[in-house]
Amino acid sequence: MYGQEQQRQYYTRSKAYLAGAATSLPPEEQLPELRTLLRYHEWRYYVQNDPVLSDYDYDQLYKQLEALEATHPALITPDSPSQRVGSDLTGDFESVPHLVPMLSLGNSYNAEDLAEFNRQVKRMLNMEEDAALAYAVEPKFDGGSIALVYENDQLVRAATRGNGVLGEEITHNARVIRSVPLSAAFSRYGLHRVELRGEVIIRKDRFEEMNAQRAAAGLTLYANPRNTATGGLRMKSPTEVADRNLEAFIYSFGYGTDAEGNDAVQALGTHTHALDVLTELGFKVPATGYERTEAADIATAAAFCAKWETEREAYPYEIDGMVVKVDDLALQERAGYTSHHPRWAIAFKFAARQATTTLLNVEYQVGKIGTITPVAKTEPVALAGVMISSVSLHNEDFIREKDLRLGDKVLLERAGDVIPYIVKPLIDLRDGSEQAIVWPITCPVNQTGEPVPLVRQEGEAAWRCPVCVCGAQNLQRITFHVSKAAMDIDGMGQRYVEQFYALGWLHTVVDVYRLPYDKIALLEGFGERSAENLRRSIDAAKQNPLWRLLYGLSIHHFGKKASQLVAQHIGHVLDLADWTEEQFLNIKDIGPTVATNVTAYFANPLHLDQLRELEALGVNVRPTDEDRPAAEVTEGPFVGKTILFTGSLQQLSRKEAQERAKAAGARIVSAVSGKLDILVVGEKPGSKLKKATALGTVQVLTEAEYLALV
Ligand SMILES: NC(=O)c1ccc[n+]([C@@H]2O[C@H](COP(=O)([O-])OP(=O)(O)OC[C@H]3O[C@@H](n4cnc5c(N)ncnc54)[C@H](O)[C@@H]3O)[C@@H](O)[C@H]2O)c1
Ligand SMILES: [Zn+2]
Repeated sequence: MYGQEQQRQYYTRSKAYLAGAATSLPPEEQLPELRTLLRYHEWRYYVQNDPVLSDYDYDQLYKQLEALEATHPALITPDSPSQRVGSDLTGDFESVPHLVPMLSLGNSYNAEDLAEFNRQVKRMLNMEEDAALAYAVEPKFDGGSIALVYENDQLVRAATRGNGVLGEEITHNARVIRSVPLSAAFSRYGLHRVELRGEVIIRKDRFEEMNAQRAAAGLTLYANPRNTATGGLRMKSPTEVADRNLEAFIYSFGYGTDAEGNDAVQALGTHTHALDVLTELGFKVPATGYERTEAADIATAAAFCAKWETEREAYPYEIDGMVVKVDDLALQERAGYTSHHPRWAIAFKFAARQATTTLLNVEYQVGKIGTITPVAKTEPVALAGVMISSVSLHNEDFIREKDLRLGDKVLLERAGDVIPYIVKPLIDLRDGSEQAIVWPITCPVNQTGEPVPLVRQEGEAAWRCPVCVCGAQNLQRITFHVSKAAMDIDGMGQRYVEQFYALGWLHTVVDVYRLPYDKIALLEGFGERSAENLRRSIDAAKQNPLWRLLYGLSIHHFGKKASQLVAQHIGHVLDLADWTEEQFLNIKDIGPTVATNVTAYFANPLHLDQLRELEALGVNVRPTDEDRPAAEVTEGPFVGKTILFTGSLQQLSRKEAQERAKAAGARIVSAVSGKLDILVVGEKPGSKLKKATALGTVQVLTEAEYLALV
């Protein structure tokens, strides 16, 4: 019905009107355009069930039309959206005339709007401004409207709202909705023929269950409860309708006559009483004292609306507002109707939870542990009471699954306390100028030094920057600092670091050495014993060789090898504060990147303070024996020989054995090859022994023979 280019144009023009950018046009031009736009949005909403504007935006556009028509009544046309209700006729069902037209509702958004409505109603009824006027207030159910006709106590017909005058006949489908009684004792109240108005909806939890089942069965998911209900009413077969667990809330009589054809509804007195009667007759009606109330005045009605706005999320059904109705049926009749809505009722709309806007750009943030989070920058838009221009996109998969592109028109949602998120791109509004979002392969934040490739662990959704030196990287740094590779603090893994960090005990690496062990002992899963063990591990780490501390500072590109080399050349870690890049470069195997990064690190007074604190806490800041290069051994049994250990040694640890071999002049190698001179074999030697024997050039020693030699 509408082409893609046209849809995009209508969307753009609608946003222009909403931004007030079209008001300079003469009314003769604005009016037809506004009508065209509103009709397009009604089609998206009622027929496609996939609106491209939020309800709030649609209502604002509608109000512009109304206001313009009010000042230029001569320009009103009978087919204007202000003169009739939006049509959801699809042509799939036979259409039938309603006994009384089914209309829309006027809108209000706050107590002030309601007060204005109250004044208007009283003016219309020729009442004093301070005269008493009671209202009935009930939820505005967000589903599909239905009209049920009963004759002689039997359900004879059900229809959708259609275009308000004609509805679609869906009796078979309505009959399988359990809360629609097939018969009801209207005759007890002198009612011979009635038309009831209601809303067909689906419980939110049932909706979630159905979608969970569909997901498990590999079926496409239903978009939302409203569409599931309206679509459910229009199924071809009643058994499919039954599967959807639909319910019908009845909210009023539309019509009711006695056997002679005289009105028999007015006699019920008030709307409240009419609903009590319907409850009595077995209909599902908003419960008095819970979902509905009688309000003595408009302020009380407004307070009830406000209360429900805060309780909306917890309510089992989707409601998009409340409806405030003059309670007295005779006064309703006197107030009457426009061609679009009753004058005696108004919808109090809750803040819209959805909005549409344009996705302009994607920026990337680095989180606490180096996690890269893509953030959509959008054209600013009001959503649930706040202006939104940034929306988290969570991770790469989210972008891929939704097929989001730069320049897309997107649907945003913000429900309850949930942070705003992008529901989907509006694909029908694309014009081909949209650009793919290119996921970064290197750290997008850290722009100093060489690009850092991002990493993604198996089973994880997030990409991380492993060595990011920018932003809030402390947690990631601390984790690395305590890791086996750096300070090697036994028993203190990432989990504890994250836990202590969350508790506020860790801010920088310095805090690792002043943890509150008394409090740790009280943590769940700890106890005195493990707290004490942790303290011991940390105390032991204080004696580490200097290279581990240097490496544990997470200086970009300053790796293990370079840390070891630098540690050999200083007497105290703070000596480096005076080092020039040139001095670093004088060390063989240290390159310019490391020279630049380490100099920059030590030029930062904050870092120097941290190192002083570490020293004060007892962390070793001077080179140890392990840091010093082993003086070249020129004497000993193994001078000039290479050696390798295999199997488990009984008398010595592997490390000790290696130390002794070095002291005896040997060089340790890691594999059996033609270059290997000696293989020392412990218990259960594996393939290395076989390989060495096969080579025939390797001298094989038992542990005892080896010990005898050294
Ligand atoms: N987003 C869009 O592009 C777009 C387009 C068209 C319409 N809309 C939305 O639809 C509204 C107009 O639709 P509408 O004509 O259906 O009007 P409406 O939804 O504002 O109000 C009328 C309807 O409310 C329902 N309702 C639920 N509970 C009720 C109760 N307790 N008492 C009385 N009625 C109750 C009835 O089905 C009735 O038909 C707009 O204000 C807008 O929110 C949005
Ligand atoms: Zn980075």
